[in-house]
Amino acid sequence: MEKNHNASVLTESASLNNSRLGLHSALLPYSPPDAVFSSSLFLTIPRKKTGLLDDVLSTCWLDAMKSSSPTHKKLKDFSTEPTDTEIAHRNWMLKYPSALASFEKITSYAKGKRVVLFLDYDGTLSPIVDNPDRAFMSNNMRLAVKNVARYFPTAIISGRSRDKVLEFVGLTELYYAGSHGMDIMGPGKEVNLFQPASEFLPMIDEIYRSLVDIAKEIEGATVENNKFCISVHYRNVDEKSWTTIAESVHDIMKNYPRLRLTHGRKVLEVRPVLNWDKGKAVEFLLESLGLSNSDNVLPIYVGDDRTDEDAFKVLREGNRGYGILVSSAPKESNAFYSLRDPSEVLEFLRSLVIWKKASA
Ligand SMILES: O=P(O)(O)OC[C@H]1O[C@H](O[C@H]2O[C@H](CO)[C@@H](O)[C@H](O)[C@H]2O)[C@H](O)[C@@H](O)[C@@H]1O
Repeated sequence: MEKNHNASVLTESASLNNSRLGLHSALLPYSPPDAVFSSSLFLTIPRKKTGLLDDVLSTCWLDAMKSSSPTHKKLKDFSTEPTDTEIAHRNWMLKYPSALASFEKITSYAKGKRVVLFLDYDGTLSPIVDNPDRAFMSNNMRLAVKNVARYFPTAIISGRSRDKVLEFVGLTELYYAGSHGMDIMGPGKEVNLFQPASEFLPMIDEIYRSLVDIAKEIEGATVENNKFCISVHYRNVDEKSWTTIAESVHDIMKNYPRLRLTHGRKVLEVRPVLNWDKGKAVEFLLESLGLSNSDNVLPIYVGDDRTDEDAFKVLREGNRGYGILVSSAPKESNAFYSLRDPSEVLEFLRSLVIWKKASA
């Protein structure tokens, strides 16, 4: 891996924007080229791909597409003997206990601490639906998020574009980190707080057009422009055509060694090769809020997707807070707790508010 020292990758107006948001520059961990604070943890661009592994990669992609889109079989309820699936699920729940069942444990640890909430959007605040443009959150969920934000600093961290997720959530009092954390904005201000991938915009726009062209040829495939990353959706594509999608995307990606692919829920996500992800966004926001390196802070991150694992990992490895995985199916995670679905997320958020009011 080579370090990229090309400072133009940094947003040109980061320090101006930060000061507009009322954040003292000393609180910011990442710097524009002429700033005084360290940029050593910043961007890393790996060596150009050689192409030798391309065939292997293409097959791996298809495997990853299948494994990231499991079919969830219903549990049998007519047998007294637990099935293997049921046993596996119980064992999984022992490893990742319900955050609702463990609520007292969580809040007794949170007592006297400043809780900071990080919430993923799709699959966490809104249910997964076939049409990404219709992934609305319920009014009850919006109210719950509004209420938690009255008591705890709250950020939405999404793979969506920041504008899109703000449009869905509609609450200006939150922090928003769109494009998997590559587009961060503070509450109530129409300025960008931080955009570490701004130099990639022309490249992203270019590949977006190519991906739209290939999607036209595959029934059900759609492409979503998330500003600093692109989503290629295959939820509505016949499984027989998944190979075609994987190969076509792979062929295009060969021309863009500075872009990489990650896998979400029936979606391929094209993004810059940057050492930046949802975990880095969490660290950045905590630092910006002046809430880093304090024993009196308890960050809680709730998310359902592979990309949320980067944030779970940051919290687990730093022994800093709790990741809560939203899933009803067993899967390995860096989270500490689990919630089955957005309806349990709603209950958890409401419980936090009740607890906070009662302990005030
Ligand atoms: O980080 P997130 O907020 O979870 O965003 C990840 C992706 O979410 C969206 O796609 C997912 O939800 C869609 C609506 O329910 C669903 O149709 C799709 O299959 C899921 O992958 C969003 O559309 C993507 O752009 C995000 O990357």
